[in-house]
Amino acid sequence: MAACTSQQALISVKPRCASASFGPDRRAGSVRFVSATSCCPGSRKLGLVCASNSQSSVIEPAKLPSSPESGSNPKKSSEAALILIRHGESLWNEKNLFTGCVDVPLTPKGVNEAIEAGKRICNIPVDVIYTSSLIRAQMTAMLAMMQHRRKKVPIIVHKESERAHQWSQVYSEETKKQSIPVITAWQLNERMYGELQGLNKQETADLFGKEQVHEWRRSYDIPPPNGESLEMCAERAVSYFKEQIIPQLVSGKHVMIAAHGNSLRSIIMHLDKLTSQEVISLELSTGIPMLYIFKEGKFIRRGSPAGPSEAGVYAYTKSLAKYRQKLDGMDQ
Ligand SMILES: O=C(O)[C@@H](CO)OP(=O)(O)O
Repeated sequence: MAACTSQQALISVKPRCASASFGPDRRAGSVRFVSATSCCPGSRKLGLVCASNSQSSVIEPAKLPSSPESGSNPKKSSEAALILIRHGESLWNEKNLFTGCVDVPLTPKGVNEAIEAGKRICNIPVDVIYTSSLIRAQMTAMLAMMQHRRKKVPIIVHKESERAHQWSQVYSEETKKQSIPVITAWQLNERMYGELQGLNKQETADLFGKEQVHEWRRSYDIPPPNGESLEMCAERAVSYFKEQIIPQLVSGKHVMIAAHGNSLRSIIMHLDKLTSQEVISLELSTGIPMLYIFKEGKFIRRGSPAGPSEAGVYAYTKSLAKYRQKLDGMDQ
C-alpha cells in the first residue's frame, strides 16, 4: 500500500516533525495541512507519539442545529468520525481547465487516488456518505468505499422524484444494515466558475494577467465573471453542513464527505475557524482524506490518516480502536 508521501500530503508541506502537530500551519501567514506520515515519515511508533502529542485544536462548536434524534441537546457522550475527501484527479484537472460545476469524470490517476484514499480510511467507521451531485466526487466516494474492510455497500439515495424514491426502495432490513446511504447534494458542488468554466488556466492567465486570475481563483469575496466567490460557495456548503450533516454527527453517526477543492475549503474554514485571509492560502490535494473527531459538540482535527497499518490513527479515540478490533475479529 502506498504510504502518504510529502507529495501526496495536502499541499506544499514543510517538514514539521519537531513541532509534531497536525492540521493547518498558520505560520508565515499561510495555511498548510500536515498529515500524519509527512509529520513522522515511515514510523508507526512516532505516528502514535504524533497523534497523542498533536496540538490538534479543539474547535469551538459551530452553533449546533437541533437534531431530530437528539432534540436540541447534543448527546454528551456521542463521538463520531468525520472524513473529508477531495475527489481524485479529474480529466479537466489533468488538462488544467477551470471545471467548477461541469460534470467531468476521474482520470485513471484519479481512480487510483480514490482507491488509495480508501485504503487509508479502511478501518474508520462510516455510517453515511455525503457527496456533491458531480460524478468525480461520487466516483471517489464509491471507489474509496470499495476498499473498506467492513464491506458494506454504498447505495445512492434517490429523492429527485417520487418515482425515483419509490423505485429504489430496499425491502430487507438485513440488506439495509449492510448498506451505507450515499446522499448527494448540489450544495457540496464545486464553486461555480462562471465564464471561466472550460477555459485553460494558463491561457486565461496569459490573457488576463496572472494577478487577475489569481484574484478570481483565490480571493475570498471576488467572484469570477458570472460565477461564485469562495464566500458565496461557503454560504451554501456550510449551511448544508450545519443543517444536514452536523445533526448526523450529533446523533453519533460516522460521516464521510466526498466533495471538491472549494466546497471543502469552505467547510474546513468553518471547522477550523480560519479567517478569510487564511483560507485563501489553503490548498487541498486530490484524493487525500482528512479526519476530524466530533466529540461533545466539538470538532477535533486529526489530520490525514496515513494508512491501515498506521497505529496512530487507532489511538485517536477509544471507539476507533474498538471498531478496528471488531474488524480484526470479523476477519478471523
Ligand atoms: O477548476 C476548478 O473547478 C477548481 C478546482 O480544480 O480550480 P481552482 O484550483 O481554481 O479552485
